[in-house]
Amino acid sequence: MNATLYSAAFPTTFRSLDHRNFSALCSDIQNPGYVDYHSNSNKSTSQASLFLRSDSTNRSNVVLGGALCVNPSGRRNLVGPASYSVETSAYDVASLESPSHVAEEKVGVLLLNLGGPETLNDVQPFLFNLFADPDIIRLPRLFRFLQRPLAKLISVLRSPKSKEGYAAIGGGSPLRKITDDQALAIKMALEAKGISSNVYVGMRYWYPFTEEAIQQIKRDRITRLVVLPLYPQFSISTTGSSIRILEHIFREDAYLSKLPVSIINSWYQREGYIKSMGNLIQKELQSFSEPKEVMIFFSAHGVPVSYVEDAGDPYRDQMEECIFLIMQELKARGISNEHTLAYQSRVGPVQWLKPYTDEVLVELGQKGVKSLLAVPVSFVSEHIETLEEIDMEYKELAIESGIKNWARVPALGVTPSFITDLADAVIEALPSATAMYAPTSISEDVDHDPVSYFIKIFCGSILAFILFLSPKMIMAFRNQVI
Ligand SMILES: C=CC1=C(C)c2cc3[nH]c(cc4nc(cc5[nH]c(cc1n2)c(C)c5CCC(=O)O)C(CCC(=O)O)=C4C)c(C)c3C=C
Ligand SMILES: [Fe+2]
Repeated sequence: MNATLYSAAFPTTFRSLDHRNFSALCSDIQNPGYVDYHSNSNKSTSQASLFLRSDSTNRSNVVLGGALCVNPSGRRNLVGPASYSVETSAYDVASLESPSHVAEEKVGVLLLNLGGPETLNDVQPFLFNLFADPDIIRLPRLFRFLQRPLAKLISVLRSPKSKEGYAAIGGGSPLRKITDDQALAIKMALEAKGISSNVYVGMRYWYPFTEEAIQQIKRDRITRLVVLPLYPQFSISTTGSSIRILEHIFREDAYLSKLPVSIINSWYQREGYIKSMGNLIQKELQSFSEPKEVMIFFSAHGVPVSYVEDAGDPYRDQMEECIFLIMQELKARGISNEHTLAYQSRVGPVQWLKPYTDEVLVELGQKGVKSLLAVPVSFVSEHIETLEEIDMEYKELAIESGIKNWARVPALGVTPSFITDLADAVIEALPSATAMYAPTSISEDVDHDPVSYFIKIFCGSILAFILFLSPKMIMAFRNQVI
């Protein structure tokens, strides 16, 4: 390890100090890696963290760490020895001058992703895990006891269609391999920035499961963890679901509940990500004979409308802002092509975010659009939705609809500028890691009254039978393209 992180907490009376002048106060310190300041209204303290990188060329002269203490008179003190160590618990003002509890730091980064079946035999159990997630099929309370039987039913109904898709891309999802590659690339990018870390992969619905990754984090005695979901935008159904699992596991465990954790909920607005997307689009536009005539077609994975409109999922807003930022970046490079956003991969009988990708493609063809560049925008790796749904199904539909020239931007994968930016996101998140202790939105649906429990089960079963076994429902899960 060749980096040091110190944190200091001080009372809110110091709050007039903002991020900029806090950073300025640090300016005479050698080789600062990252300086973070934030106030915590709940705890009536403000947190200041100074993260210093080592300099491999001149190690002996480099200040490796320090916490900056600022007192009301504006005097500043750099606290802490230059050593490979970290203070993980916040100081109170009295102890700021002498850090006594310095322990060895082991940084962990947990990458969260969806996971995918590796063989065709995995498809149905993978789908079962997915549909058994209450963040994917959000049943009303009365029906919650039906989550698993329903997941079984839907997974069996859907698996022939899904298997076809996975068979078309080689018999399984490439997501595990790509995520492992991304993990290694992030580890190396952090190493290059002077931070030694263990990077873990935790999948939500297939191996390696998030639970396994957390067990490994425990075994490795990680002392500070950054959680980085590999979804640029937040959705209840993706990042939200994975974090719910994390919170559940962490709350139950003595070691994990005290582990300082920093969760990066979304990162679609990061400059490095936007620029990397801009690079991919700019490059791919050059493959057309008339680049200026090409419609840039952003295709995002959809979610049911009720997530956004009833449950407050910020996914659509973040997606729209993300597209705006990418287009701004392109404009700054003199690229002002027309663009549009549509949502793909809907499944089941409910309304999903509109407009739907398949419908928009047909409309664009009818309107006379001849050249189209598809840009998958909700994932950063190739998988069934890009390789099969976009490259095969949507391409075919577009050509049938009159679009003559078609290309797709590849997923970011391990693009160096993107990986470097994720490493920076991790570094920026490190100082604000705190123990995950707050109760979560997980409601423990334990029904203590046996009579009301029986009535619920009885009424729920009848309603469910009528609803879920209707032919319309079965067709919706079986036939729609995800
Ligand atoms: C931002 C990304 C994603 C959102 C939002 C999302 C929501 C969501 N997905 C389903 C149902 C399925 N998704 C499936 C595959 C799949 N989904 C995502 C990403 C998001 N899902 C990815 C990256 C993948 C591919 C994984 C892989 O195997 O490579 C599938 C399985 C595929 C199939 O059957 O064709 C289903 C089913 C719902 C219901 C939902 C929101 C509620
Ligand atoms: Fe999905």
